Amino acid sequence: MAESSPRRIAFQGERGAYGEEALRALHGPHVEAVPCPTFRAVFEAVAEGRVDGGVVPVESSLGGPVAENVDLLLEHDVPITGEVSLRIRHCLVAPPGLALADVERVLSHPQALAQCAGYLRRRGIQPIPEANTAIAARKVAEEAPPRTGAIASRASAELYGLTVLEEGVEDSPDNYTRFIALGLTPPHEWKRRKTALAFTVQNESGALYRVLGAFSGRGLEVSRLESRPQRRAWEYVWCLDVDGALEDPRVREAVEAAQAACITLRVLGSYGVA
Ligand SMILES: O=C(O)C(=O)C[C@]1(C(=O)O)C=C[C@@H](O)C=C1
Repeated sequence: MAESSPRRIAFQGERGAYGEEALRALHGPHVEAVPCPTFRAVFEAVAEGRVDGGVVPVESSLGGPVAENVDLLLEHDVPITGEVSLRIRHCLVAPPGLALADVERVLSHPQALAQCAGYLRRRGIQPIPEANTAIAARKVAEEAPPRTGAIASRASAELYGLTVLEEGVEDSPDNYTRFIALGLTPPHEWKRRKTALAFTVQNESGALYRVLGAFSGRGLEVSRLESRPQRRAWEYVWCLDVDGALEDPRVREAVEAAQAACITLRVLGSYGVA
């Protein structure tokens, strides 16, 4: 029997990016990882069916929400189908020959720079934003700008022939990033399930309270509540994660009760957490 071609899963950046590691953690080794230049390109590739699925970061335990991806989720009609939390261990990397004491600036993704902000301040190293950690590593390797390193993964350093000057340069060992799967459901053994919602409420006293009450009144745990600006001033879209699958009657009833207290409510996904 002819072998079918592997499923194609998009991630932002280049080989060695944390997004690629998350993609492997969710989908395993037998899918084709498709690099995209931007997070928007990942969403568009999934929405237009050019790939089977995608993987993007949505929140860092140190740096906070990856707001761009929360907004892209609201903009596109692509379901969340899984989640994994990755321990992010950053390295200060540089072309061979550049000593740690001589590094004056580093390129990296803004989230990675935020996660290492204290370390960079202490060393007096200037952070320079780049589209992705792996792109930063490749640039430093190919262009060797003077006295410049990158904050990236050990995998990126190995791929692009860079020296790891210091490992574990994030400001806390409790540095995790939550990645979500879009489109194709990863074949994973899930630890638990959760449901992600986006909703809007009237600007009036008690509106948000009534939505939250639909969950707390049924003993359900809301693990995240975040607001994103709408295009009109001081009006928000609320993003809420609740523990439990939508097939669970308690969750379904809570979502229906919440809906009655909302102007709009959309289920972004009901999925497994690895
Ligand atoms: O730059 C990368 O390698 C990414 O995968 C992006 C990203 C992010 O956007 O949060 C992923 C994990 C880390 O938190 C740092 C950067």
